[in-house]
Amino acid sequence: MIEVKDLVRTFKSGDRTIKPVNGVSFELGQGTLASIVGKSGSGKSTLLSLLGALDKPTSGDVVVNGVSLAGMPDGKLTEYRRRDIGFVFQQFNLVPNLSALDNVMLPMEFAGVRKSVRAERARALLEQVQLDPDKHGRRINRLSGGEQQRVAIARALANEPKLILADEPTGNLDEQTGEHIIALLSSLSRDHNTTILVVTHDRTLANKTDRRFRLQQGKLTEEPVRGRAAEPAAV
Ligand SMILES: Nc1ncnc2c1ncn2[C@@H]1O[C@H](COP(=O)(O)OP(=O)(O)OP(=O)(O)O)[C@@H](O)[C@H]1O
Repeated sequence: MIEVKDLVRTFKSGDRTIKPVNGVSFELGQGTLASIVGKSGSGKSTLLSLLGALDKPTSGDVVVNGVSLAGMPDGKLTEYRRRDIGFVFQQFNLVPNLSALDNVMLPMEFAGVRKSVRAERARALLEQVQLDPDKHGRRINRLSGGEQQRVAIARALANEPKLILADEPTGNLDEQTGEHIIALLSSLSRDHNTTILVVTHDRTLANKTDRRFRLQQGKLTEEPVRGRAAEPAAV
């Protein structure tokens, strides 16, 4: 369960102050698949960074399973990021010189998972995102954008986080791979009770989430959705 309380993030831009997140409050129950939509520059990535403790709010708080991030010491915030959150962020790059398998094993190593368990679990995760087994040992910089995106999702799942934050998870993918990723996220939230929040411009994805929010002029509003059973929307 995640509770966002009157979150504000301002930036100085020359002598102007911009407020991409200006009093945002919402709650998400465990296992919810939710999306945030909004125009480019509306503050979606800023909001996601605040939820993942990659950035600190100007004011307000994020409470995850009853634990408040405001005032949490940096060491604890690092622990929160590593243990509780799976990131699928474009700027949160994979390590280009390591293999797909090594990239997925890395967060498990930080979390102290035994080596034999790491490799087995990483292989299973790469299978789940349907990366060709021939490519498990291939270096990241020799994989296509879509393949890298799948590795990033497998890596986000490595420590079985309670919350996954994904910035444009279908952004680089062809329609069919994108559909597969949507189905994967949907089954993760339903079967593993993982809360997933995606920022997306992909209408098919946004329409298939349980809840959809729009960020506009610093404020978040909820919009009705067709839900997971819906047919893909015409784009
Ligand atoms: N570190 C920063 N310093 C100053 N301004 C910033 C910073 N990060 C973001 N901004 C500004 O805040 C606003 C929101 O940016 P953000 O990246 O959150 O938008 P977005 O909705 O994710 O956009 P897109 O859909 O294009 O990815 C933009 O005007 C951006 O220039």
